[in-house]
Amino acid sequence: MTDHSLSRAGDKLSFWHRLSWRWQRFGNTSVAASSTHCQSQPEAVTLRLNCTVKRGDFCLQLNDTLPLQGITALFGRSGCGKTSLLRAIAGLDRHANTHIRFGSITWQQDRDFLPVHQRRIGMVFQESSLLPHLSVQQNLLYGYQRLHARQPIALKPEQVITLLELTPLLSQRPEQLSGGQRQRVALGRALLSQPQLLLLDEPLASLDQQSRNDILPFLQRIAAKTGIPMLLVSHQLDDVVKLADQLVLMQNGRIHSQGPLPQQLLRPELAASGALSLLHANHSASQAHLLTLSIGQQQLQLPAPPFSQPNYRLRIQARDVALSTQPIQDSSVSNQLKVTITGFHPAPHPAETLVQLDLAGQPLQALLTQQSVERLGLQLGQQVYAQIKAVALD
Ligand SMILES: Nc1ncnc2c1ncn2[C@@H]1O[C@H](COP(=O)(O)OP(=O)(O)OP(=O)(O)O)[C@@H](O)[C@H]1O
Repeated sequence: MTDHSLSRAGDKLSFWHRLSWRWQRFGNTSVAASSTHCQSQPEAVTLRLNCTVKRGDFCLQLNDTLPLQGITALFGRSGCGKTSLLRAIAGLDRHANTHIRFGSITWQQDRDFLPVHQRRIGMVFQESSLLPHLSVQQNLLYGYQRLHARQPIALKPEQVITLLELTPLLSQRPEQLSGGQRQRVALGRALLSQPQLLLLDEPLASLDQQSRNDILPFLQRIAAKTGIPMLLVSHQLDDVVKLADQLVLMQNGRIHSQGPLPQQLLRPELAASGALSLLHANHSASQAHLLTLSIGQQQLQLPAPPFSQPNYRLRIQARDVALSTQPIQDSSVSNQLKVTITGFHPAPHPAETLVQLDLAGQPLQALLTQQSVERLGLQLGQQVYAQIKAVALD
């Protein structure tokens, strides 16, 4: 065995060791509510991309390193190159001048090209490509039974079927399933290929809102229970905010910026999609149908959801945040938190301003009219009170 193949083998073994450990730790039971953050995320796997890909007038030009951990959303305008990037990563298209490395494994170095079936990638696309003449069970097992005998198996069929709640569907054929059910089976089939990376190209795009909402928790479960990093292309900022840990923003064939989702949401380029913030809060108490959450030393109260969980993601539209220089006593808005102004940015409408705030180390933004900013005399570094009118809980 060469040094190179030894390092590949070592890399694979450590990956599967981590994955098996997660299964032992979480057990084989179904997760009821989505506690959206893993208590202990495995280390990020580094995806190194260096390529120049021309497609007609379009050019995908990358010289970037993506640390993949949990769910990484790839977001950008139509035609900016998201699918081209996923195809290059997967090895579906073969281009010269391309260098792609996943962890310590080189997938492509110019002409040295590891084909798609050897990259240990699971893929799910907008339209599930289930085999129509096979049952759900046969579809799930199709690739699994063809796995190489020496390939380590971390995800067994019964675990995947439990995780994705596929038992009632096993004997059905794809045409008997709803769009959301088909995508769940496609996810199951992708997981059973024992991937080290999941590439999801708009897997929710063909679904209606209800089906989208039904499938989101399954994506969260996959991230929480398997630890397999996911690269998810989505057009819907709302879906991204519900799911992702990291956000990669693409523009004109390049990676414009990347980083943790809460910080990326402050990017002015995203304001046109509806400025919003993501806060992480911990469960503090539940009483009289009210849930009390803590963010740092401060608390906020919300109508209690059916299931409580240790931590929550809160989605807050910037236009649902008002600011005052003094605490307001007589108001129906009960959630009033002390924040510090960290920035002012132009909003899509010229009469409005996005005010960026720090709330116990987490970013929050408020959309105010420029007139209100001037009337209140708001300044950088000033401590003010944020009245939060509406919160969506995940
Ligand atoms: N086979 C092809 N031949 C020539 N040009 C192509 C080909 N495929 C894609 N393109 C062009 O490459 C550019 C990027 O396409 P790509 O599908 O990667 O973008 P995208 O960001 O995924 O778009 P969308 O969000 O609409 O799916 C587009 O301008 C597209 O017209």
